[in-house]
Amino acid sequence: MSATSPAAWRHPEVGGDLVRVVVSEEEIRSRLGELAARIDEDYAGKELLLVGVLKGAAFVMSDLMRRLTLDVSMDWMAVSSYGASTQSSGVVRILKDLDADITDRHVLIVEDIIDSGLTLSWLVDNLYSRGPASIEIATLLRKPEAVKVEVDVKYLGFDIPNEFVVGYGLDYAERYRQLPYVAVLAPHVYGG
Ligand SMILES: O=P(O)(O)OC[C@H]1O[C@H](OP(=O)(O)OP(=O)(O)O)[C@H](O)[C@@H]1O
Ligand code: HPA
Ligand SMILES: [Mg+2]
Repeated sequence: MSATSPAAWRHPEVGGDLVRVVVSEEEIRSRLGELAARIDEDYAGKELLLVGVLKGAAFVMSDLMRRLTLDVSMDWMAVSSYGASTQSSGVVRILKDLDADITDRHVLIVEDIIDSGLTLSWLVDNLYSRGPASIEIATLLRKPEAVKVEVDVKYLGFDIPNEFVVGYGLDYAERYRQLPYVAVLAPHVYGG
């Protein structure tokens, strides 16, 4: 159950805490560029508010937003349903609410991953009740085999297998977020 140091995380092909890379740094960069071009086109002439879901979406938000040429601003919500576990508790808690009033605004939720879908289905309902002009979802990753609640995703990066992954914002017990790619975490790290 002991974890290795960050230096070892960077060599998944030689083991350590990681099994294999699922999405490389270059694949992320290229796909976010494509999604940004679509978002630019779809929201042309409109003001867009990106709502990031802390903490996992910090990297997607930062890299996606810099690719947009729109009139765009950002806000953040912090919700948590995983804690130090690889399974969603199913109970979503608001740890930080939006600063902005989203009434009549075009909102694009920015996420790192849809796993069970519980976080986003809850969040969409919650934000919808505040009367936005529109609400859509952009997520870097989705695990189709794990989805318990369907959520309508307009901007999707990659569908990935149903394995616990870390990196590019995704954590296990707050570690590994800094990896520039997404990799499968070795089950021995979480006792799986
Ligand atoms: O589709 P779901 O099964 O609900 O899982 C997805 C959510 O879980 C993770 O967040 P987490 O609650 O771990 O908080 P974090 O972003 O701070 O890591 C992830 O960043 C998503 O927000
Ligand atoms: O596979 C995952 N990894 C890290 N955090 C997560 N939150 C939901 N699914 C995951
Ligand atoms: Mg997490």
